[in-house]
Amino acid sequence: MTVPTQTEKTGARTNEAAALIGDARERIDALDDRIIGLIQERMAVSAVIQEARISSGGRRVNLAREMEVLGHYRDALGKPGTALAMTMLELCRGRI
Ligand SMILES: C=C(O[C@@H]1C=C(C(=O)O)C=C[C@H]1O)C(=O)O
Repeated sequence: MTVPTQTEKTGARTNEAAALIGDARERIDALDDRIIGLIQERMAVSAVIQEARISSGGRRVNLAREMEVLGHYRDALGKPGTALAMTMLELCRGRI
């Protein structure tokens, strides 16, 4: 097997576009690493809240608060923001 060229890897038709895409993809990979780190940090903070509530005799899930979180994401990102927030909530408190 031959090594794919930059234009093949990026789908670009010129070397100039392939170089731009390659650089921008590196920035996206770095942003994704930061986003994943922030999600992991959010999961840890969310777990502290859930454990405190459960230890006090309460329930893991607080739907009123989840509605606030969903609204926050929807206001910032539109309808797909709601879907993103639902996935994030599932990561933070498991499936309900
Ligand atoms: C973290 C909390 O507990 C749960 C997890 C939430 C979250 O990760 O944002 C929101 C509501 C709760 O279902 C909370 O009540 O704030």
